[in-house]
Amino acid sequence: MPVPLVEPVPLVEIDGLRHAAGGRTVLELPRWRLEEGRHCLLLGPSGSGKTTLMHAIAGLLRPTAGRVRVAGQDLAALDDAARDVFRGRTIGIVFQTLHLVPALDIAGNLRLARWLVGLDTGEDTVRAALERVGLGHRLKARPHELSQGERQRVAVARAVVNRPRLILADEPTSALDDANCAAMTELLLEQAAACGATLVVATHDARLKERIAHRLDLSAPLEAAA
Ligand SMILES: Nc1ncnc2c1ncn2[C@@H]1O[C@H](COP(=O)(O)OP(=O)(O)OP(=O)(O)O)[C@@H](O)[C@H]1O
Repeated sequence: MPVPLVEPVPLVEIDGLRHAAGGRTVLELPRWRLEEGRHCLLLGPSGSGKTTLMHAIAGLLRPTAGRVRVAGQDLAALDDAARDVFRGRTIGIVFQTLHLVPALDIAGNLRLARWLVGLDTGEDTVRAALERVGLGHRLKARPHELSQGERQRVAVARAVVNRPRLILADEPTSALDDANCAAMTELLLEQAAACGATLVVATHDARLKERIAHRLDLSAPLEAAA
């Protein structure tokens, strides 16, 4: 008997997305699908809506219209608390401004990310995540005691410590020189591979195009979404 072909559910599904702010439309994306495992660059000039789209995918922003589904879950169907837990378990975020908690050491920053969504906060998981980004020897350091590059690595470790299916990184390399840009890109790809996550990187940094081929260009959303 033939086995029925079941289409896998895309990791991200967007339909009829529109967001207005300050009295005008700042993002419009009629349809977009991202398959699991297909790392993607989110391209477009400054102000084209990359951060807005990342926030909509993360459920940090409720779009004016349209539907966003991540791993089959319609984000609008969740209340705020459930959406926070869903995000914390499914999506790892590396923000443009890293948002590390200054009062906590870096191990504490990672433990907090796990505690917030009810995962165990044992030393082993946190230590392993920091070891994978080369910071296993700095567990007790506070963010301000680290270099900017080290803080970025902590932010990447925190984004993956809950083993998300999706990693969103907002302009992770734009302030970096070529060597550090290459190192950061490799780190994101390595960490995504280590937890089996799909990576979406918002950037106008052309250097990333060498490493991540698939792209959504918000300066031409209709073509990209076709
Ligand atoms: N709360 C808001 N009120 C008014 N306008 C907003 C608001 N949030 C975003 N915008 C506008 O929406 C547009 C898209 O912003 P967004 O930050 O998503 O762009 P971006 O592509 O990420 O830009 P950049 O590459 O400079 O970070 C911009 O023109 C911005 O000014």
